[in-house]
Amino acid sequence: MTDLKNKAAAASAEQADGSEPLLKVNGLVKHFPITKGVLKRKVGAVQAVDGLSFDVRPGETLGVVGESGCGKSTMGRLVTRLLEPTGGTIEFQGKDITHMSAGRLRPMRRDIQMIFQDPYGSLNPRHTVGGIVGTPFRLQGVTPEGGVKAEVQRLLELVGLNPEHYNRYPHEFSGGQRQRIGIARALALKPKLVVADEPVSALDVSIQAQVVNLLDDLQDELGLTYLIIAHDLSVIRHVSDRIAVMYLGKIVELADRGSLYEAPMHPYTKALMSAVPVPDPRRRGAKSERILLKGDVPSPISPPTGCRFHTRCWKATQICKTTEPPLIQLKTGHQVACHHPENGEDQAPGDAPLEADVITVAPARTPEAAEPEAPAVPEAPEAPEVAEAVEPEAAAGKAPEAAEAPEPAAAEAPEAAGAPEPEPEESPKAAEPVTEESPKAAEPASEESPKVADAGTEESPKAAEPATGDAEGKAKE
Ligand SMILES: Nc1ncnc2c1ncn2[C@@H]1O[C@H](COP(=O)(O)OP(=O)(O)OP(=O)(O)O)[C@@H](O)[C@H]1O
Repeated sequence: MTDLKNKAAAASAEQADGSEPLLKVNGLVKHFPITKGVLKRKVGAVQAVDGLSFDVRPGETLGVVGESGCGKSTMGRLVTRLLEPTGGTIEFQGKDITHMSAGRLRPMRRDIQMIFQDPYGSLNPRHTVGGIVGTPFRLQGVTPEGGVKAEVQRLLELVGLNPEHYNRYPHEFSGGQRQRIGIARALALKPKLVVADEPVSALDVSIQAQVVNLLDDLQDELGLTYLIIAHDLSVIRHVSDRIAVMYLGKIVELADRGSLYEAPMHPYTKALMSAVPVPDPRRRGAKSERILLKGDVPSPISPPTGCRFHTRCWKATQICKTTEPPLIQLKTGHQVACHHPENGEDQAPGDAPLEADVITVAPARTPEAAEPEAPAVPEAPEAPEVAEAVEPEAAAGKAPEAAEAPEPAAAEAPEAAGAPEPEPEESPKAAEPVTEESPKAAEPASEESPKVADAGTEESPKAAEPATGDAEGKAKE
């Protein structure tokens, strides 16, 4: 174990490539308390995020991928300080912002902006586009050169919207156009870091490609740094320079895009990737095997001991049950938290295997069988049995701890307005298990042509978040 810790220290020293990270997260923790009774006695906690450490370097895109409920959104809200961390530190441009007060955070809000998943709910329906995109200027007391109106129109043009539509309302736009409005608003104050939480998953596939390409272009043009959260490996692959894979509140693998896709080291990443549908029918036969993990994602209220993935891992041995593997660098630019990594040196050779019946590895299926049934990428491992896994509905199964329970609408309001405040208190949404699946997001009519080949390979829109437009309005009232 000491040996592993030394390796971890060496890895982080090695990673110092000279450039100061824009964002530095160390041991970040967020536990949502579960309370009971009128006295709100604490009876447990949802360990949504449990010890994340990563850097985001200037100008890069760090993609964060993982299945529903693994803590991606919570992580995004923590780094933008919409949520108060339970532990760990967040540094932005070398400044510790972990517990900074709202007043001191205000100037920093200009530099860190967020784009939300739901282009319907994140815009106030009672405000015109001009009012929405111009809000950050008013909140920060900034008057751009040439005035707010001219700047808003320039921003609308920048994101590919007609500046003449300044006085229109959100309902007059399609889903893709609304997401562009959200992007224009996020860019208004020329932020340094943009955190995009599932920026395209509520959109029609062809429009996903357009928005992804827009984000790409804006990054080149404005030198932005992105932290992009998504559950779709195809989208993540297209946009990211480096990728962090999350499982049950932890990063299990963090690597350069090429390294991760060519030789994934964590068994969980391997399983996720094996479920990516292959778009080219001629290449489908080459796919060697599809790994279907048995069982559901365990509850973040009482996660498994040791490696959190051991209950579903086909390589698990005794040490996996007792000892948590640290995230260490096993290859250049490739960190993994696993005792028995794929494509790398075994960290605990000779350890006795676990007897549990934990995994089904399905042999390669015929292209005909695989094609129509390929589920949305990260959900595939949740499929409990082989037979069920081929049903898209089964693939969309959620963790029992209410991962889909709606978040408090107010959570969206502050940053929609450009100057978010941390959430005062979180309601324990995971206390009640939810058994039924949430409805899929409505898909807007597609009017744009795709540019991203990969992004169009599967469609996995998530349930739309609760409408926040009202909340935004209320917050302002
Ligand atoms: N305000 C809250 N109160 C209690 N539990 C919460 C709260 N917000 C999130 N959780 C729980 O924390 C866990 C992680 O949720 P989070 O939304 O971060 O996951 P995610 O990976 O972003 O999932 P999704 O892609 O479905 O949004 C889930 O179990 C969720 O139920």
